[in-house]
Amino acid sequence: MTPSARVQAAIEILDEVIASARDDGPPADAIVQRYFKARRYAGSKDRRAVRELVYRAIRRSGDMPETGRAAMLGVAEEDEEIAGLFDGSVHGPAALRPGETGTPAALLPSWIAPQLSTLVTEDEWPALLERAPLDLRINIARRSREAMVAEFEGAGPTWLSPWGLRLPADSRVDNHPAFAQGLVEVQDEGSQLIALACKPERGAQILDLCAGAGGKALALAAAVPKAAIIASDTNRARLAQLGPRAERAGATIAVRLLDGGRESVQLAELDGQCDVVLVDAPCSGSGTWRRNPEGRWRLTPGRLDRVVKLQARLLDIAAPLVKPGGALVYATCSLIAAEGAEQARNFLGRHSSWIVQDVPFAGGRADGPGRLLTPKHDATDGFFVARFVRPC
Ligand SMILES: C[S@@+](CC[C@H](N)C(=O)[O-])C[C@H]1O[C@@H](n2cnc3c(N)ncnc32)[C@H](O)[C@@H]1O
Repeated sequence: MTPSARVQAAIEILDEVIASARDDGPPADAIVQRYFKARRYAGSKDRRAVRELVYRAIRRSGDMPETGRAAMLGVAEEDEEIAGLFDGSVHGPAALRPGETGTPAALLPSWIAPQLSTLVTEDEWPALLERAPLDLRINIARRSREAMVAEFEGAGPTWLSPWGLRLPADSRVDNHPAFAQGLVEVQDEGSQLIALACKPERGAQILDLCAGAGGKALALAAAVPKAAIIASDTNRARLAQLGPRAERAGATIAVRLLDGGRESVQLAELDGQCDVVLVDAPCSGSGTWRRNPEGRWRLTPGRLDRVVKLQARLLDIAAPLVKPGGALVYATCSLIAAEGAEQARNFLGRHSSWIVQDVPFAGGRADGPGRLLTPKHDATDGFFVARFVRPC
């Protein structure tokens, strides 16, 4: 591909990414892959260069661009070399029209800044979009971290999680045999810390209410193989991924598919029975924008409002399931106050006898009744986590 053709390819992909963000379609990564699957003539250098252009344009556009061309023109306004590639050549983008301008540069959507936790000051914003490292969680039920570190080139232990290894961004490890053998999982260090916040103990009854594909349930099972872990979710497809993952890891996890609206009825036999209930709630995902920066374009005030209400409902579903003296752990991969400290304060307003307990790991900063991890301060994805203990 010529350099101009690469720019045109990036524009076409960006158009699809924008449409997908509007229609709640697949993520940018999947769109890039699909694009090249249909264009086998593009070599690996072309793919890498186009992908680079696409993500550069996404990262610098806080608000959703009108078109892929406007997004790329924004890049061109900052880079003369790219500007020169808008040359009207056969496979390249049309030449710049008089008065045509690109999407303005911004780190965050304009309406988001006032919504963030006060800890996420402006000097923290660039880190929200910087390339993330690749973190692995070792299945410590089977191997020690020390034994696994030599298996991955460039790996070092994570600082805060005792189960993690950190590799440089863009490391390719998917074909490593340790995955098929269930010895490691890809999991951000922040996510590992949420499992740690559950303080899993031998013999405990643990419910992971919003288990998804089971990332945290698997971390809990690896930490305490003798715990009785139940993973529930309303999403059949996500929950279906847990079975094979658990089998690979040699973990025993019971799975419960829930109907939205009937969760309390379906979980009634767990009333007052759980040592720990983890509510890893659906959220804006604002703490993970460094991994999927186009997530900024998917979030709207209406969507945020809906998810905040769902979080409150899930907390109220979870509370009666906790046994006296047991704990409810609430987590979101979000940096937005309404999904973090405010949500936690509102929970305490409705359940005033519950006691706040600090989470058992270093790192993060106190944020209302919980702790906030941020990419700049902790070098993890952004997470809010709070631990509430039910009075005896
Ligand atoms: C942040 S994700 C969970 C990620 C997962 N814990 C992990 O570590 O991979 C939130 C999950 O909540 C689920 N969810 C949404 N509404 C729910 C409900 N009413 N009851 C239970 N789970 C729900 C979503 O399907 C989604 O999988």
